Formats: sequence, C-alpha cells, structure tokens
Amino acid sequence: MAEIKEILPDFPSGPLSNYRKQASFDWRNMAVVIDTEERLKFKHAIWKAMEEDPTFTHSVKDKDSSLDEIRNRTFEKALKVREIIPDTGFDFRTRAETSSVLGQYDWSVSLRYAILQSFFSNAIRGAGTKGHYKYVEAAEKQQIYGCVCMTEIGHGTNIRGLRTKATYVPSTQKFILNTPDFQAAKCWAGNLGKTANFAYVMAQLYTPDGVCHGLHGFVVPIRDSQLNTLPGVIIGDMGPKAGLNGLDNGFMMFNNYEIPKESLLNKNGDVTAEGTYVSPFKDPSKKFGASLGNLSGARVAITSLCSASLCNAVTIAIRYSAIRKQFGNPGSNEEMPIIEYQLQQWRLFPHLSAAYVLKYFSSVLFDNLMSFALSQFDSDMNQEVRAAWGMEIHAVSSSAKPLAGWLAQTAIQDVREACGGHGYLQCAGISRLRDDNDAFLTFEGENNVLMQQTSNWLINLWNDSKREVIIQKSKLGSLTFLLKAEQRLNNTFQPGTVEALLKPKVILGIYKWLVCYLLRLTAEKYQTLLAASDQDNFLAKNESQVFFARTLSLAYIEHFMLETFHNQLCQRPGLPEDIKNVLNKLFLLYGLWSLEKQHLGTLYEGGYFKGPKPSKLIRNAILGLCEDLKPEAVALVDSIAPTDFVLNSVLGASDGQVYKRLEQAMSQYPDSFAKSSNWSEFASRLKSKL
Ligand SMILES: Cc1cc2nc3c(=O)[nH]c(=O)nc-3n(C[C@H](O)[C@H](O)[C@H](O)COP(=O)(O)OP(=O)(O)OC[C@H]3O[C@@H](n4cnc5c(N)ncnc54)[C@H](O)[C@@H]3O)c2cc1C
Repeated sequence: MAEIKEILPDFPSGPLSNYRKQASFDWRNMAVVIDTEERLKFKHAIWKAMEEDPTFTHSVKDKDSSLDEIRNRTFEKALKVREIIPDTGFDFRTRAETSSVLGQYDWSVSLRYAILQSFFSNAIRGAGTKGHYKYVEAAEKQQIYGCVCMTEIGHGTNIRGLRTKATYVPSTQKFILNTPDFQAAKCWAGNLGKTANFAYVMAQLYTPDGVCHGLHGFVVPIRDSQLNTLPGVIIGDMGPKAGLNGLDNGFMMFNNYEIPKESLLNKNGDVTAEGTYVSPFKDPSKKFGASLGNLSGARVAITSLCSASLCNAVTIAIRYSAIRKQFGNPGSNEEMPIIEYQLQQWRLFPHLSAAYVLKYFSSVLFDNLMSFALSQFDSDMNQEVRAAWGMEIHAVSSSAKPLAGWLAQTAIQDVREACGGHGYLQCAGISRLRDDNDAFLTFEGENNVLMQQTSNWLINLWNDSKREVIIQKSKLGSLTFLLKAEQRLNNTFQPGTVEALLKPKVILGIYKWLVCYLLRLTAEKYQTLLAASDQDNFLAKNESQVFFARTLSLAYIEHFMLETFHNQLCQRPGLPEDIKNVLNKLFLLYGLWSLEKQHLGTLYEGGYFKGPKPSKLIRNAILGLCEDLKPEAVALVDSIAPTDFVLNSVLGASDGQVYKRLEQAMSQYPDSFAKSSNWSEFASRLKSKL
C-alpha cells in the first residue's frame, strides 16, 4: 500500500475535502480494485514522464495555432511516447493500456501513436506472410511511418463496394494501382495527410484475364524518404475537422502506379508469376471475412478508449458540482453546492455508474480477447470451439463499441451542461473531449451498422436447433439469458417495494426477460418479412432494425455488461465490504437508469410490467440511489481520475481551486488584457460624445 500511496498521494486539503471525508470507502483501495496495481503503476509512470517532459507541456496557444503547427506538435509528442513507456517485459495486457493513458491527455496524440505503432503493423501482420514482417518491424521501430487506407470517398461502411483497382501484369511481375475517379479516392486515413510514407491499401485484385478476385491488402510506398509524394500517387490533406485536429487525415489517388508483386499481402490469396489466382479459401465469403482480419481487436480497444473519455468527463463535472454554489435554503445565508440538488445528481450520477461498469467491462473484454489471441497456439483447443469463441467476441464487441461510444458522448454533453457557462470554456476541457470522442462513433465500424452484426448473430442462434449446446459452450458467457428462454418469457415483475427491487438478481432478471422478448420478437418479425417478400433477406434485415434488432443489440450488451460487473467484480471473493457496497449501488443505478431511459415501453408492451407500480418503483429507486451516492461521488471520481496535468481542466482539478484556476486561465490567455489588434478601425467610428 505504501507504494500505491506514492502513486496516488493524498489530495491537498481544500474545497473538496468536505465531500471527500463523507465517503464510506477508501478511494485508493477502490482505485486498485477497479484498475489493478500494475496498471495504476504503468499509467502513472507515463503521466509523470509526460508532465516532466517539456514536449508535453500544454500550450495556451493551441487554440490559435495553425493546423500545421497543431499537427507538428502532436506528431512530435507521438514520436516521443516510445521513449517514456515503461518496460513491462512480456506483460502485453498492461502495455495495451497505452492508448487510453495517452488519450486521457490528448486523443490526437493517442491515435497518431496507435497508427504508427500498431494499427498499420497489425494490418500488415494480419494479412501478410513472412516476407512482409520487415514492414512490421520497421513500423514498430518507427523507421517507417504507416497509415491504413480502406475507406474511399464513395464507400465507407460498405467495404465490399471499394473500387481501387490492383491489376496484375505477368510481363513485369507488378501490380498496377488505379483510382477510377474521385469517388474511389482513399480517404480519412490518419497519418496520410502529411506524414505516412507507407500505406496498407485495400484494393480489388484483378488477374490478367480481367477477373476480379475481390478485396486484398497491399503494402504500398507512397512517399520518399524526404516525404515527397511518389510519382503516380496523389495525396491531399482533408483539412480541419470537428475534432482530432492533431491527426492528419488525408485522401489519396493512384494513377497507373506500379508496385512489386510482393506488395500483395498474400495470406488469404495470391497470384502466381504467370497470373493465376490461388487461395486457401474455396468459399469467397470466408476469404472476405478473413481478409478483413481481426476487426474485433480495434473495437474492443475503442470500448476501452470511450470508457477513458467517460472517466475524464465525470471527474470534471462531479468535482466542479461539489464546489460550485448556487442558491440556498430560504432563510440561510449559505449557498448550496449544486451537487446537493436532486436534479444535478440525477443528471450526473448515472454517468458515474456507467463509467465504473464500462471501465470494468472493457477491461474484462480485453483480457478475453488476449486469451482468444493466445489460444491459436494451443494445439489441444478444439477448432470449432475456438471459432465459436471468435464469433462471440465479434458479436459482443460489435455492440460494446457502439454502446461505449454513446455512453461517453451523452455523458460528455450532459457534463458540459451540468457545468453551466464555465463548462463551455475551452479551459474546462469538456468541448475538446466531446469533439474528439465523437469520431469513435463512426470509425472502426459505424455504430448503427455495426450493431447489426450482433443482432444477426443472435437471430441465427435463436433459430438454431442446437441452441442449448452453443450456450453451454459459450466462452464469454454472454448467452446465459437464453437458458430456459421460453420459461423465462412467462415471468412477470414481482417486487412490491423499492427494497425488493434493489436486488442484483431482480435487475438482471428484468434484463434477461427483456433480451429474450426482444430476440423472439425480432426473429419473428424477420421471418414474417422474409416470407412476405419472397425470401428477400436484404429487405427483411433492413425492415426489422428500428424498435427491433437495434434495441435487441443494445439490451443484450447492457445485460452482459451488468452481469459481468456483478458476477466478476461485485461478487469477487475477498472484496472489502465497504467497496462491495458502493460497487453494488453503482451496478443498481446503471441497470435501473438504462432500463428507465430506453426500455420501459417494451417492458409494458410485452406484459412484464403491469400498472403504474413498476415504473414508479424504478424511478423512486433511481432517486434513492442518487441520494445514497452523493457522499461517495467525489471519492468515486478520485479513484478513476487521471492526474491534474492530464485532465487539464480548470473545473476538474483535484485541489478544487476552481476560481483561482479560472482567474489564471483567463488572465494568461494571450492578449487577454490588450486592445484588439484592429482597435483603431473600431475606434474611428466612435462618434458619440456621451
Ligand atoms: C476521425 C476519423 C478517422 C478515420 N480513420 C480512418 C483510417 O485510418 N482508415 C480508414 O480506412 N478509414 C478511416 N475513417 C473512415 C471511417 O472508417 C468511415 O467514416 C466509416 O467506416 C463510415 O463510413 P462512411 O463515412 O462512408 O459512412 P457511410 O457508410 O456513408 O454511412 C453514412 C450513414 O449511413 C448509415 N448506413 C450505412 N449503411 C447502412 C445500412 N445498411 N443500414 C442503415 N444505415 C446505414 C450509417 O449508419 C451512417 O450513419 C476515419 C473516419 C474518421 C471520422
């Protein structure tokens, strides 16, 4: 514990001390429980190194800097990261925290580093063979700068529609890359705009007989060592964006650009020297799936990144709410901190509960992904079981990433409003977080489309005669709700009091009924549409999304997150009682808040709820939990907050000196007290003699 105290020292006494003293648990113990000691050491070592290195000093001028300056500074920081990451030996799991740790400081730095260090090399490793590993090694040593080019101007979500062409020419043993028109230009790739000299490019592979063999990855040099664009390649910068402006997203076109045959990443398909196409896959759809590689990895990672954004947001708002005072009891001279208001609690504490549930869940999901990746070396592992495991991770991550993105995004907006006008200042650190986090909702699988992967999988399972066997074999355990589904669907809501409602089993029971109900309903809707449309699968899928498949995916992942949090954390043997108590309240609040917010209608529609009592009990329980969590809230954010340097918010610093910091920030703004540079022009119009 002494060592942890060095990493997490006591907070200075000040305006937040009063609320800190009210907590029923030890905030350091909670930090260790939710994060583990290794991860705390790792991230604080990085944050400390950043704080001590002038490269990472926050600049008050960032807002007024040119795009070029912002990007240069971001890239310099991204390059520096390698030097400050502590050596964790073979502990890859701890190292995987790097993106979140950097992102809590600045998402542009985090993403630039991730693309340089792993996004590009993972793409090459996933699709390439031994001869391509030299690119992986060079990228990881930062001897080349990579980017990943899948999206085109005309096609993003529909990857199969990509139109960049790679035609093999036997006489030269080269591929020729061509971009048919601007709509087929590669776009959005991070690091492409100004920096990358190599690209992973997805293109349709054509053999000399004119046959298209579908999408394949290529490793392509795009700039020379002086970062000049190579002849045959046109690269442009996409310009300012809503956020992430430290990242240079670019667009790229090819004009009869020749690359060697070996540029083809040939794990899933190759061409002979003469131009015959060969592939280990007979079924083209399986090859397509394999060529997209292990997409779950990035989605699981983004789930963690969104949870990191959420932690920053709730830290700012809850600390500020404990300090900010408005109004007071009539007759009293004292004004009340706004955290005392029921409305403020209800606006913020559910987001705090979501931060805890999501943080823990994303970490479990990451561990599972790591175990899955390692299982490829386990020769005793049954391949069918492994394939089912991969499918389950895919389904879970396809709804976890959207839910995490939305949870963070709505929380950040609520936090902005909950901090009033000062929350709108750039130095509050909220708008930056909102604009940057926003992109997570779109890249690595657009949220709404991605969730269809989960619902498709669930519907197939519902109709599978071997459903029970599949559920028993499920490695993650996300399908337990389906056990005895038909029986479960006859259940109805039983609790008659708030006390009876506030039991984990009851909340999970409501969710289990809900997911079964939505699954049966969606599967039936889909079958009806299929029958009515002469087996038009495309139409049936599209027409069963709203109120059906989309809600199903959401309810499924909410239930699994809650169940994981409860079974694996709240019920963990040896957990101190004080910690367990608070975690239990967070579990209950997240569950009830999510049900109330989006599922009451379905619960009444399906007959699980009857009469006014269930919704009244739920709403009373939410308010009661908010009141219970008030004395815990400041300590709860202390346990998940980054350091003040990293949070970089005048409203959210741990010393609570909001007004001192506001004064400093406003006074230090360049030219804060100077006249406008155009003052003489304005002054020349002043005619009044008043
Ligand atoms: C900051 C940022 C960084 C990025 N980095 C990269 C990168 O490094 N490399 C790269 O290749 N790409 C990158 N992208 C691109 C990103 O992957 C795409 O934007 C994403 O895949 C979505 O594609 P799109 O923009 O073409 O949207 P579209 O596919 O055009 O979608 C538009 C809307 O249509 C809806 N829609 C589409 N299909 C359906 C359907 N079947 N049913 C219902 N609704 C549907 C979607 O939900 C969405 O709301 C990045 C994007 C951003 C914003």
